[in-house]
Amino acid sequence: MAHPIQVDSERLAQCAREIADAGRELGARGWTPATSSNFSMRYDDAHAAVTISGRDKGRLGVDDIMLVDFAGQAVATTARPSAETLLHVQMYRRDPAVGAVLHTHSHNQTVASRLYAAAGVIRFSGWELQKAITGYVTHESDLDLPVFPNTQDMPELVAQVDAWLDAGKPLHGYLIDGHGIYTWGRTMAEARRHLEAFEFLLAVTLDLRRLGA
Ligand SMILES: CSCCC(=O)C(=O)COP(=O)(O)O
Ligand SMILES: [Zn+2]
Repeated sequence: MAHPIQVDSERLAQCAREIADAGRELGARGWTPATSSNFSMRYDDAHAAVTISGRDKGRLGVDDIMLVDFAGQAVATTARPSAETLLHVQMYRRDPAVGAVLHTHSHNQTVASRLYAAAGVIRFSGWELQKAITGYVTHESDLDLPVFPNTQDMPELVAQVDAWLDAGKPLHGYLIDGHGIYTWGRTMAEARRHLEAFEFLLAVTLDLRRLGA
């Protein structure tokens, strides 16, 4: 059983405000259709603030965000966390530097996930915007975005992500076939930048495919 914690309501509210701000912006771009998407922030070294399942992610208030432990269990509330909470807490558990995780369902993300599902990965090469991903200092690099099969079995999805990371392959985000994207950062601002960069790279890749290039 998880240890009870004394919830710092100001800290939780601060996370919730950042999450709601991000949701408003991403929703306005049409990346969170029909209550899809979920967002989180690290609360401390064992807990995360995450969106409550089923809420409109473009119209979040602070009461739409709750606390979970790194096993994905609700803390100090009976609310139900995002159905995909395990994919968030996985990143916090694996990398203490991760401070925010974003998941969206944009049109481009979803189309690209289907188009590249069989290949299992999209390789971005030679795009200046690759430099928006932390650690990429030149466009003369390869940036891989894996595409994992979709499943409602979250531990199975977690295992797919673990297998990629355990193979020592760099990972800054991933697509899920027919579903959407996950990406993260040390801060919410960095996670948002990564998300925007991946969205842009997917858009230009799809445009080139449409043009037959
Ligand atoms: C209607 S979207 C289906 C679930 C999903 O993929 C998603 O991103 C939202 O799920 P949540 O439980 O976080 O609301
Ligand atoms: Zn989703």
